[in-house]
Amino acid sequence: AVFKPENVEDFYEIGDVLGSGHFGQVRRVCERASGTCWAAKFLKIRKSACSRLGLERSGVEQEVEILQAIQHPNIVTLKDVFESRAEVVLILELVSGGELFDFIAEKENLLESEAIEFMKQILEGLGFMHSKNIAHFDLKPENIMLSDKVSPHPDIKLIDFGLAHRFHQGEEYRSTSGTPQYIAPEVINNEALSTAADILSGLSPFQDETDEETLKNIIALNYEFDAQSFSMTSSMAKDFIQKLLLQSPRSNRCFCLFQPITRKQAANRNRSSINMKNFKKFNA
Ligand SMILES: Cc1ccnnc1
Repeated sequence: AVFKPENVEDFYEIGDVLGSGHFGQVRRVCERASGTCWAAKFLKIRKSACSRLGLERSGVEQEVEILQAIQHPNIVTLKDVFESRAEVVLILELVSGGELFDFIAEKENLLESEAIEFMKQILEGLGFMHSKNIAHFDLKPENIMLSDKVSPHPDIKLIDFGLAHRFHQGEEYRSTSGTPQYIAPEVINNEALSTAADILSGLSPFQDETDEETLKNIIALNYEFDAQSFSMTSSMAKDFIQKLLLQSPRSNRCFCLFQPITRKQAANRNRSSINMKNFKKFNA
């Protein structure tokens, strides 16, 4: 794929850093011609195959293809792509409502009707992606953002398709990347994957002291709902969660836990994706 060779700064005024992660940096940018603001994701590309720094260009091309394939109100849209010497810049829809997780942590309490509305939008975005045989593979609270901070009912926006994968007919795919407490059992066991691996938990009931313990909990499906935190949750909601959190990838599952959390928990949660290659093989 050929991206625009022009210098992104000729068309956009570069603003503040909005976020950064395994990929590089996301900055607010404003289009010079229209004044409209966007989010520019700066991706460092590997200079040579053997260098460890930066991303494979093929991986970036895949992220671009996937984003171009899924246009949906609950998925961040891609507007443009620039390329300079060793950098590819994705011009993305500006999602300025912050992370869903922080929105929930800051509220005294979240009505079940609000949680249901958020869940509905997450499922609509996820369902649309899966209907195109695309899996996100790094679904976690940080990648579920809100459209804006002003409207009383902001929209959900799924972001960061850097680990996403499009399944082709009959193809088997394995990956060993993800974020510990949100990884599906089949990813930990390095089994063939599917879109069912896009499981989701707000505050993981698998969270443990170390990544290794957390991963073991997931395989063993070892979790419990804290009685005190769930005292106000309807039996319908708990039943819904129980049904979704099934070990078998054959069952379509998307597990979202709007468990009350403290600001401290929200601030200290582990946010980074890891590569499972660094962990010894787990036996169930
Ligand atoms: C962090 C981010 C990513 C995409 N769009 N807006 C903000």
